[in-house]
Amino acid sequence: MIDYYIIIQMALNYFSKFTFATRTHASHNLKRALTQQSERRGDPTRYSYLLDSGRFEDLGDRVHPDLAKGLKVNNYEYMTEIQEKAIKQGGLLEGENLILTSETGSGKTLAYLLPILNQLFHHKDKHPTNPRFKLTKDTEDQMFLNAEEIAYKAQKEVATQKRLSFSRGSNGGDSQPKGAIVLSYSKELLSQVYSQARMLDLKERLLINRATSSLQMKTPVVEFITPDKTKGERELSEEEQFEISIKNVINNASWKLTDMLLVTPVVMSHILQSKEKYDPYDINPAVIVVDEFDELLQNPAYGQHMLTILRKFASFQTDKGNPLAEMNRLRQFIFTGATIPKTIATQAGSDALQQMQEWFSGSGIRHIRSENCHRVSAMVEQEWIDLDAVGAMGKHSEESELNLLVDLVRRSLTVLRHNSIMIFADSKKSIDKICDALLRADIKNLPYYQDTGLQGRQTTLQLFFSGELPVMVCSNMAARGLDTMQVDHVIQYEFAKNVVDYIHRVGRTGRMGQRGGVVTNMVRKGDQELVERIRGLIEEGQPMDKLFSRKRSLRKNIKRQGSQGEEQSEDE
Ligand SMILES: Nc1ncnc2c1ncn2[C@@H]1O[C@H](COP(=O)(O)OP(=O)(O)OP(=O)(O)O)[C@@H](O)[C@H]1O
Repeated sequence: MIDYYIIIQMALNYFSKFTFATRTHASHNLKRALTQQSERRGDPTRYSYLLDSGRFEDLGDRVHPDLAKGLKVNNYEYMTEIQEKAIKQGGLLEGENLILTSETGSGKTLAYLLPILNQLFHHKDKHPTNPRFKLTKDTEDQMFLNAEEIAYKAQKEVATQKRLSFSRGSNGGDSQPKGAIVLSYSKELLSQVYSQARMLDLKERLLINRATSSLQMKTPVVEFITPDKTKGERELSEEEQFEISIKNVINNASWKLTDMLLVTPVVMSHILQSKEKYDPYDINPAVIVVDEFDELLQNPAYGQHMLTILRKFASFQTDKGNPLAEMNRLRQFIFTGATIPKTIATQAGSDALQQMQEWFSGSGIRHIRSENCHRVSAMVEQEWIDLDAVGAMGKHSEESELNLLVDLVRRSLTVLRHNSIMIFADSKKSIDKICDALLRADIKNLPYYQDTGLQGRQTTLQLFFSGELPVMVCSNMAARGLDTMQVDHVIQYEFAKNVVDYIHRVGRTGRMGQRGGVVTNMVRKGDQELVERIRGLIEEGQPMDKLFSRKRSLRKNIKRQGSQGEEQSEDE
């Protein structure tokens, strides 16, 4: 007779293969946790994605010396496959437009940071940042979005006090594009990009702004550094400081003081719309990255905003009266993702995608993909628990499922390497129930979902990354992009609704091809069809994109395929 203990025994058989290691308590600090990751990077055998690949140092002077040093200091020695292909075949460092598709945890972030930092370091050699200006922590985070509001206030103040005259609209015109905009959909993901860029910018020469929320700014836009008297710089009067500060704001100092803008599509389109009344050249990036590109272009929540952005920066048609058309040709566009429908180059599925293909058909965009793209890592062990097999014996209930989960987690915490577990469920209700059940069993955990708010999610992440928090119970919000290098066990308490979510969830463990990751899939009746398809493809070693669906409703897709008697790709 099948009962829970047999299932747990099955799980234990898996787990017993893994070596027991002492739990490492890292620091509370996210930056330190990231630094530790970078220290471990030194050993390429740890990361199977680095085997047989070329070295960054062999790229010679194609990489700016400061970037080469940053890579070395952070132990980025070998390139991953997607990095190497993008550089050697795709012209990544020569400004080519690229779509980069590769499996989760394969270094797409570093791939797009390379041309950005390369370009910026060269630019800084010629145009060093004015040392008078230093961004404060607060302004680094929020300056961009609030610049409009501050400019408005400043204008009013100036108008009443008549302290200085100014002309609105001209920023002095940087005629050549410079700097970069990186678009991604959450502050957490943009913060990761920020940390990685900061770690590579050893001399701290870059001004990196994150514009993701409409929080009020608490500190001045520009902080004045005490003048260097040895260089003959004199102290500025308060009046002069005020004047320069306001001029900077009004003359779009926000972009002038930005080398890299990390921004969500919603905020970016807001910035563009509010800046329409200004000089169109005021935001003029040389590189534009669209991270998690399939999600940003297909999800209706972002699609319209992406259209606004693409219309401005990616339209090459002068006949439509676009003053930026010529300039747009000079920009480099990089679209990245782990799950990009394979027919993307030929069929458009959303307005934003369609528009993008139309524009790029003239200027050209290359699609570079890795061999294992759209597959889950072969280094990750997967187990499948059929809950209905248990249900058939009359013991299937929510309580018993939660008990099973708690037993799995308890066992996992005693045998796995880092004691770091992500549990996925679909609804807030399920997540709350899981958290309670784990707490009753004295297992420390926190939820990660919309309702905890940004602050709550960031605290949870920090504790989780540092090793303080062994279990994070997550919605799909945590499925994409989070660089959870330390996670050794992913449990799908509720199975993914489609193959795209499945790939991203599984990709939170075994990143960079690390060995020792485990995924436990708890499967209910309604999941069986999808699970069978996925398992079939894994066994055959096939990529999973044939199961991608535009609406992401795989079950419908399978039904349709069944009725047509053959497999068909439904992707865009
Ligand atoms: N060449 C490299 N050598 C060593 N480590 C690397 C290299 N490139 C990237 N990494 C590290 O690998 C990890 C995963 O990279 P990243 O988060 O960019 O993956 P990704 O491909 O964007 O994954 P996802 O699709 O899940 O977002 C990061 O911790 C990153 O610092």
